[in-house]
Amino acid sequence: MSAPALALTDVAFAWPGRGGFSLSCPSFEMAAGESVLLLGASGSGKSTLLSLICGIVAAERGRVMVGGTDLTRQRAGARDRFRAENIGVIFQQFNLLPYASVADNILLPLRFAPARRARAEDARAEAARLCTALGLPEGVLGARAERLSVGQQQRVAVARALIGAPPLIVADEPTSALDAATQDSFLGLLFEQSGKARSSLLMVSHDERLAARFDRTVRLEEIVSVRQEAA
Ligand SMILES: Nc1ncnc2c1ncn2[C@@H]1O[C@H](COP(=O)(O)OP(=O)(O)OP(=O)(O)O)[C@@H](O)[C@H]1O
Repeated sequence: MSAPALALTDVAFAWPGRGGFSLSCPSFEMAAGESVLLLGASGSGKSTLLSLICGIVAAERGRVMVGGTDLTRQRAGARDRFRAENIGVIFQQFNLLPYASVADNILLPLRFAPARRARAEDARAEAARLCTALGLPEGVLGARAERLSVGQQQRVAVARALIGAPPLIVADEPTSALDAATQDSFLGLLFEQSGKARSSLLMVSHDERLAARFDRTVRLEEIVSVRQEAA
């Protein structure tokens, strides 16, 4: 049996500073290949939890296992390398490099991830395949990211997350700026491509209407307790 895609046990984290927000998560698990929608209101701690899962911040206690690896035992540099190899991240604001080409943006994670790069084989051809599959226009690879529409930039962010088939895709509200019809086609493409890569998919959102597409829906308050100190 393969290791769970993700397993959190007794995790605790607090943002530093007065008026800090803290969060604890006794247990949360995702099976390999599973798709999970994590629902929570604005400010409830969804992005904080994703930052812990991606190793962008470190838990103060507990275990964050991604595949068979415990991120809490690693220093920041090792967590960054692990993320580049194993997790495709779609950020709320896409985080594309505006002056870089679409190709450079998509290929960026492979620079720090030799195993993922090897999986992508001919990386530029794979980037082109993903762009076509995600409905981006021909020739888009050479365009500067800042020249694209918001919807196109979002698709580039998805291609960057999917390239080299990382075992886990994590998406932070990627559909919040889209109308219902565009949301639906975007999600269809994301599921099709992450399914092809056999990646597990964890998406956070405040939008319950997305639930039907996922294997499972979890409400943040079912798995996490939060505390916001008075400022
Ligand atoms: N870098 C940071 N430093 C200090 N506090 C932070 C930081 N990022 C988030 N927080 C605090 O953590 C709390 C939860 O924020 P978080 O972004 O995790 O919620 P969210 O559910 O993702 O919200 P949204 O849906 O609006 O993006 C907030 O009180 C926020 O101020």
